Amino acid sequence: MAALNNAGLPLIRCPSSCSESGTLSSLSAGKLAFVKLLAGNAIRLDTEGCRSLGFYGGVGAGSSFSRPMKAMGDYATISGKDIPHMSTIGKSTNIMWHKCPVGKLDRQQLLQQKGCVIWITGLSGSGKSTLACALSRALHMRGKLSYVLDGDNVRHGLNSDLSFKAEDRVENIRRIGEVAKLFADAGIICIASLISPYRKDREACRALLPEGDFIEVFLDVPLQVCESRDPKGLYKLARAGKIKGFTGIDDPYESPINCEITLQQEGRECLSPSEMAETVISYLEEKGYLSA
Ligand SMILES: Nc1ncnc2c1ncn2[C@@H]1O[C@H](COP(=O)(O)OS(=O)(=O)O)[C@@H](OP(=O)(O)O)[C@H]1O
Ligand SMILES: Nc1ncnc2c1ncn2[C@@H]1O[C@H](COP(=O)(O)OP(=O)(O)O)[C@@H](O)[C@H]1O
Repeated sequence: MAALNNAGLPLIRCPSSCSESGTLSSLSAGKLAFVKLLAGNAIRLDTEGCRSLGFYGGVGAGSSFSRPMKAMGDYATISGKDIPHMSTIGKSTNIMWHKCPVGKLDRQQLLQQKGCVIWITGLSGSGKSTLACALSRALHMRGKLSYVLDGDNVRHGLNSDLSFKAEDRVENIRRIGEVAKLFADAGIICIASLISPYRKDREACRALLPEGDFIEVFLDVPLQVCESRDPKGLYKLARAGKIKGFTGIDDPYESPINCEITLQQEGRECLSPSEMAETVISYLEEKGYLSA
């Protein structure tokens, strides 16, 4: 069961059959087990093969009631002691991930749902905020916890330092993507509703989440319909040259190519916000996000 890893430390490996046999596999889903590991030296847990047991490698994904989990990285030896390596992420030097003993799976069990991100993208006036609210309400009625991150709203606080020039939009989307990831990790159905005009940035947010947990919803409403709605009068100002770099007028919007859900404006007909919300809820139900 134990081998040496490349740092010369004993590596505890789950047997490939661990999800099928042994005492741990007899636990039913959602139950917790405490594992006592006896080792003279520091150990490194290689839990990749044991996901069905609730052991997850990487950042905060599953239940982690095995204490040494925060030491997932390689080790350095200083003064004869093995200590976990510090990381450098961007400009943050000497940082180390601290893992909490209550994990995503535990929270999902509590909430009876799966955390995910529903990313609503589209032009200003396409109905993003309306759909986000309708969806949040419909989920709430079903006893499911969601939280809306609306671009406009987040710009009132966290992102109030950002303008609408291209690099600031990139940063706006990146931050909302990171916050949405935290909400999903909390087990919450996070509804992010922002123009997010650039495909590359949406894809970067998708890449932050496990496969399937980023659900992109495209409100495919033609510019002329959005412009005719113009609830805030912004298109009028943009056409008059009083707002520069307005999406769809003199700043680009890149439509998704392979998104999970497209909600189209067909001719003059448009689904009502609650019908749109039901379409998204059907998707969530089908993919198992509305149960733990
Ligand atoms: N130049 C420009 N272009 C587009 N939109 C503008 C602009 N200036 C202000 N607004 C208002 O800001 C809202 C969009 O904010 P977002 O954070 O969603 O935009 S982005 O994702 O960073 O592109 C957007 O809200 P919605 O209409 O709800 O989309 C506008 O009301
Ligand atoms: N499904 C819909 N059908 C008809 N009108 C809609 C629909 N969704 C939103 N609207 C209207 O369109 C306008 C813009 O909606 P909003 O949600 O503010 O869009 P966005 O957040 O994309 O800017 C509002 O006046 C809203 O009432």
